[in-house]
Amino acid sequence: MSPPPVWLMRQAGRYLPEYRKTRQQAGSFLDLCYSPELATEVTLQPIRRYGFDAAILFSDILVIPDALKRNVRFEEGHGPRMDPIDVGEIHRLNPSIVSGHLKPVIETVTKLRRELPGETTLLGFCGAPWTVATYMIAGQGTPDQAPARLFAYRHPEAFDHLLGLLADVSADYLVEQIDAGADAVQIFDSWAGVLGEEEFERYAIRPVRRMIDSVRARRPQARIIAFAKGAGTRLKTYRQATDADAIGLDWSVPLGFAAELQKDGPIQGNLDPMRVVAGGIALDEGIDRILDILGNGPLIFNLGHGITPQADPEHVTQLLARVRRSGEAA
Ligand SMILES: Cc1c2[nH]c(c1CCC(=O)O)Cc1[nH]c(c(CCC(=O)O)c1C)Cc1[nH]c(c(CCC(=O)O)c1C)Cc1[nH]c(c(C)c1CCC(=O)O)C2
Repeated sequence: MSPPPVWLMRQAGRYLPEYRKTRQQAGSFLDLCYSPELATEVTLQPIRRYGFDAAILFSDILVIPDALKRNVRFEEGHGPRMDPIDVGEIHRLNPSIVSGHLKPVIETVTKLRRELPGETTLLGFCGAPWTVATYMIAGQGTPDQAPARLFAYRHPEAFDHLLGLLADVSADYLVEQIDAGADAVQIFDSWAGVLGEEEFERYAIRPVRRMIDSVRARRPQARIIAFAKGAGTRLKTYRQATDADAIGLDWSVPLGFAAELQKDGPIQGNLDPMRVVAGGIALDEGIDRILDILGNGPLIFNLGHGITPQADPEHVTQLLARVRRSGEAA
């Protein structure tokens, strides 16, 4: 058995001293996202340090609302902020300006493909319409996305219009990333788990399916990972309903159930990021359980969500050594 490919969500980020240094040079977080030189540099940092099997484009899911002129900013200690959108503004959004605004990000993808080792997979990404919309409605992160859930009940037509528009501009954006050299793309639906049964179908599945159909119609070779955080048992139908090639699993997904999902195709995940903060036995045991139960099927080893700023970079070294040793042990 050879070890599974491994990368970590948010592998370029504040837990790395070299990231913090570049981040300081950049000015604002969005300046970093829109600087092809610096965004390439921070994407490469974890590849140089650890030799992950995949590099993920350094950017953010909120560059789409930024391109739609929602005045996105990242305030120190507060997370993202933008102007909360209302019904009238939703109908006045202009999707035709998005692609031009995101040219620097596409340039980063082009640079990365040139600079990365040939054997390193380059991943592009974007947010899923539902997750991006939750920030656009609330104007900030919230614990359970109540503002967007409420808005969707009060203004279902405007909300469908918003999700459809986001699906279309995001699909175009993924096609551009693929054309610039991304080998695969991931769609992040970090807030899928807060949706009720009907809403999951309407707001998580339907727009992502629309995106995937649109990408595949133009780029049939596209490989697409869909990560619906918190979707739980609904992941069983999610892969089929969205037509994603691989599905990402958060750390709450039981491994027995993950093994079931793996019978239908590749899965990605799902170590609790807090095990990386803890290190030691907690880290080793978490890795071993995943590899024992899922290591013989199609698996992309990853965390169940992004690595956090308090993780010790040495613990990531430990993680990689352990995952890669799994090939020798069996
Ligand atoms: C919801 C979401 C966002 N961004 C993203 C999501 C979906 C995945 C998830 O749920 O984590 C996705 C994202 N954000 C970032 C990446 C880069 C690629 C990677 O390494 O995975 C990716 C794939 C960089 C980032 N995006 C952000 C940072 C930290 C900002 C900084 O360096 O100052 C990084 C490295 C900022 C960001 N961006 C966002 C939030 C809520 C925050 C603030 C929280 C935080 O500070 O961690 C929105």
